[in-house]
Amino acid sequence: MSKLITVHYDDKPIYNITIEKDYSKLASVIKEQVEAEHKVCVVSDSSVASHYLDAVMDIASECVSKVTSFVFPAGEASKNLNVVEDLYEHLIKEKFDRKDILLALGGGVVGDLTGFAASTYLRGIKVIQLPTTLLAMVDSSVGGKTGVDFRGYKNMVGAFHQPSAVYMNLSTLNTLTEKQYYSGFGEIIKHGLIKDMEYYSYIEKHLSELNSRSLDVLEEVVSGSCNIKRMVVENDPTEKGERALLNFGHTLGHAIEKLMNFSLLHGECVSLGMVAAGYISMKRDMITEDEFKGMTDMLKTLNLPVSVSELSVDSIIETSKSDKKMDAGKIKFILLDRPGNAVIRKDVTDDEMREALSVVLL
Ligand SMILES: NC(=O)c1ccc[n+]([C@@H]2O[C@H](COP(=O)([O-])OP(=O)(O)OC[C@H]3O[C@@H](n4cnc5c(N)ncnc54)[C@H](O)[C@@H]3O)[C@@H](O)[C@H]2O)c1
Ligand SMILES: O=C(O)C(=O)C[C@@H](O)[C@H](O)[C@H](O)COP(=O)(O)O
Ligand SMILES: [Zn+2]
Repeated sequence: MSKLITVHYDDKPIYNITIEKDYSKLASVIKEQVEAEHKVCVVSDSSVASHYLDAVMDIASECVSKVTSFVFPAGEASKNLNVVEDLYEHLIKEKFDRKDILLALGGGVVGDLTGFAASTYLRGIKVIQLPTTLLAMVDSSVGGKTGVDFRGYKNMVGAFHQPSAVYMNLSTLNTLTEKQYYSGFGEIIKHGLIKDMEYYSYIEKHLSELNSRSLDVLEEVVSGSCNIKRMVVENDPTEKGERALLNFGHTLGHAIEKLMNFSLLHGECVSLGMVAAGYISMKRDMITEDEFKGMTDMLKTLNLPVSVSELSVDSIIETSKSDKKMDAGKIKFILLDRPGNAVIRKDVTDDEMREALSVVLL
């Protein structure tokens, strides 16, 4: 069994998300996007390439005249303009033109960086996202936010550039480490808390299958998250309003990610940021103490951190003010006005952040 989700903008279908348990339909997805006389560059990182690059290059070779690859060192430290420049150089040397296409094979780092390169190379070429982490399947491969970090500042340079297609092979999740796998649940729990408690309950009821990485249950979870994200980005593709709700947990989470020099994974930092934002929501009587405890317990059950040492409250607050979530000098915060519904608030004070962070910092 497989699933197909179509993302629309202005009621027009823009791209399909194909969820499969292997790469058997990948060739037909590639052929829909590129003509046989054109070229494909598979962009990947060193870890993902060791598992899946050969298979994907073989499939791409069935579709087009020439397939090249560009592989960079795995990890968030590579998500920067230097690596993008190296990729441009590769594409120029290989004479990539506007009708040639990039395949982003990897997690969110590969997806964000390749998407950004695709949005700028020759003023824009096509990219197909082939996410291989749970986090990338449920979140980063969908919605067209692309970009890189700049001098340590998260996602500071980027563009909205929609993928031409997204293809997920769920079996690739089997080679993730435990830490990488559970990091994806940071974004999954976020989707439930901001939009859909039925989805959240489904996760709660299927914990044992999720711990054993049942592909049938993962198919439900991945398609559930993709549908939640699809609805949000269809309403607000370029984050003029509602899309900011997807930033629940990210206001302080991104600051923690930067201050920890990316030693914590993105989903882990989102978990910490959600605890802080949940705490502020509870203190404002928007959610109850039990609801706050329930969400914190759920994050712990999914092996996500709910506290962190080594950081100071002041540095996190200061860093979060140099992030992109500022609006005319006011920090944009996402709170819960009940589990399953999030709201944007610009009146969260430093004292509220301070108190919330004292719960998160050891
Ligand atoms: N664009 C968006 O909407 C969006 C949404 C969420 C997160 N993000 C970004 O995504 C990034 C985080 O993504 P991530 O968690 O996927 O990190 P990642 O891309 O760094 O992948 C995590 C690690 O897993 C390895 N890996 C990936 N797939 C594997 C597989 N199948 N088997 C074995 N190892 C594998 C990678 O090599 C890497 O070491 C952050 O930069 C974050 O800012 C973007
Ligand atoms: O797609 C979105 O919109 C999101 O905010 C999804 C987030 O999970 C993701 O981490 C995103 O990259 C954050 O974007 P940013 O603009 O806050 O850096
Ligand atoms: Zn995120």
